[in-house]
Amino acid sequence: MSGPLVVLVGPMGVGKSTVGELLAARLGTTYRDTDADIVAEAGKPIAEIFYDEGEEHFRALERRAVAAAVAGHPGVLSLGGGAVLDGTTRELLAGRPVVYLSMDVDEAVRRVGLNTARPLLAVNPRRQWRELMDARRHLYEEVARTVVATDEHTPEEVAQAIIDALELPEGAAAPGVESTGMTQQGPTRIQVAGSAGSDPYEVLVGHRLLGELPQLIGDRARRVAVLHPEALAETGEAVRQDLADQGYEAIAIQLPNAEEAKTAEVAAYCWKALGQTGFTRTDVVVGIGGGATTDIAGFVAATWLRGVRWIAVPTTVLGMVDAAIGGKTGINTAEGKNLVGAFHPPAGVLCDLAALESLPVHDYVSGLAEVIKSGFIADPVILDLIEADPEGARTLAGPHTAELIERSIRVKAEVVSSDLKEAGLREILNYGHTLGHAIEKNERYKWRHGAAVSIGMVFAAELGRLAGRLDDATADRHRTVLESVGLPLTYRGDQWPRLLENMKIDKKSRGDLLRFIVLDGVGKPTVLEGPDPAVLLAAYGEVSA
Ligand SMILES: NC(=O)c1ccc[n+]([C@@H]2O[C@H](COP(=O)([O-])OP(=O)(O)OC[C@H]3O[C@@H](n4cnc5c(N)ncnc54)[C@H](O)[C@@H]3O)[C@@H](O)[C@H]2O)c1
Ligand SMILES: O=C(O)C(=O)C[C@@H](O)[C@H](O)[C@H](O)COP(=O)(O)O
Repeated sequence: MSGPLVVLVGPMGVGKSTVGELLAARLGTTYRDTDADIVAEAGKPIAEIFYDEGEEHFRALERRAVAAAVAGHPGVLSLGGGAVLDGTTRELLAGRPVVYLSMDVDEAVRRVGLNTARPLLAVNPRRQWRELMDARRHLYEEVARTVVATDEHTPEEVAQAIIDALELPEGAAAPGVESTGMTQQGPTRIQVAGSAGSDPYEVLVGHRLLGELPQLIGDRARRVAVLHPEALAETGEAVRQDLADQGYEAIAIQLPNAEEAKTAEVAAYCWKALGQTGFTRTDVVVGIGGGATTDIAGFVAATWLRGVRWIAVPTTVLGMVDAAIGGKTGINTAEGKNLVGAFHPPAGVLCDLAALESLPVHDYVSGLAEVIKSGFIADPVILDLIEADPEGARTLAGPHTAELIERSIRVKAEVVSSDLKEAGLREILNYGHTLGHAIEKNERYKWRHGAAVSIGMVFAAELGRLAGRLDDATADRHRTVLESVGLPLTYRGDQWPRLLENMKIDKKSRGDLLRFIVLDGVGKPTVLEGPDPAVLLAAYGEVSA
């Protein structure tokens, strides 16, 4: 029977995609996820399909996606957590090499918790997990050829257990596919669903991805503007030349490094360059650089002719895991950070890991603040991986680098897929940013964003603790994990009045009400509104030097 080499089933959060991608790489084949197929077809995230059309409709879409994938996909396939509930779907799996990835309830609560981006676990996660597993365990076992427990095992160990259990030959081409004599390991593709009227797009993570640019730019564009910072002058020019060789009228616009690029003056300079090049609505902006560059590049694209397409090519850790995704574009003003901007998602994001080779360690580590943020708000495995090897986390050569970056991207992609315009859920991405942005303004935007956010997260943890929401161990864990990678934990004690003033203009504020993202536990972000000034001061006391 031709079809997938392996089909992974199991509950949400068990690690099907991480293990599936690893396994595909080990077997020299490709990975596919039916949830991603459904999101691509429906043009919206699964949570929205559940909400808008109900579970029955979702299961029908899922049946179709599973039928297509088991017939046509020769590599590693993973199915959504509830796929086995459907009798027809179970029949489609008969005789297939199905592996049930299991985990116990405590592990499930630890890994997934109260993640609001998951549609089925909105309240009382422990009880819901137990009920969910009681209803599904026998169905997973019914379809599975083998069960592999994931508790306390790394994704590498789980992948090895599957290879052993199914006696899979490593590097083998999948059955039913003609071997080309080459194994191809393509980039990881993470989908961001269209929301609030925007188009869906993909975040690609891998190597040598610049070759994807012309396809993303498309043939309707005649002109392309490549915006890059001074530090990447050579790269910017090389990309411009490459696009010119492909027939585009390509210009490079060099921007100042870092926050100096995020000003109205630099935006005006870019608008002038676009105007002088005759840039029309079908033309495309490419932003190559860190978060500061992609923020201004996206903003220029959002504002030129009221919006042209743009592509983000992030070259810093922070840009890859956060800034380039989700369409928040903007500039700073003297009054505050990112106060002028627009929601304008890119047409695609290319995260070429090789770009990180030239990134100074200081900037690399700054990006880890947003990685750690993703760990605290949604994916505790990120924290586990960093704690297991903090030195490794600080370098591109670290054993978990790609996984840390991909996991963080998935957190961001999942959140912005359901709430592009920050109507609610997206606010969780602002964890640590209320004080962080106030510090950046206080430092006249000379500090790296990640350093300020690091202190902001320690402050938010203290606020959570003092408000009686966060347990001591999790609050303390902020300090240990941030410090272990070299991020700062304290700021000048005498600056509180100025910081408090700066925080009032934060975008989460409503009227005179200050609002903060705090945690009820790892993976359980929530909003704290109008905390008592004495509590704020006391929390600041815990981070002041
Ligand atoms: N839009 C969003 O959703 C979002 C999310 C998070 C952060 N941000 C913004 O991102 C910015 C911070 O981004 P950042 O940390 O990437 O900093 P950055 O863009 O300022 O880059 C840091 C420095 O590294 C240089 N650089 C970039 N790539 C390089 C490379 N590969 N090799 C050598 N040097 C390189 C830059 O020129 C700059 O000097 C802030 O302005 C922050 O507000 C935006
Ligand atoms: O994408 C989001 O939403 C975020 O809040 C991500 C933050 O990490 C990022 O720094 C963002 O630029 C902050 O947005 P702002 O609306 O507070 O300016």
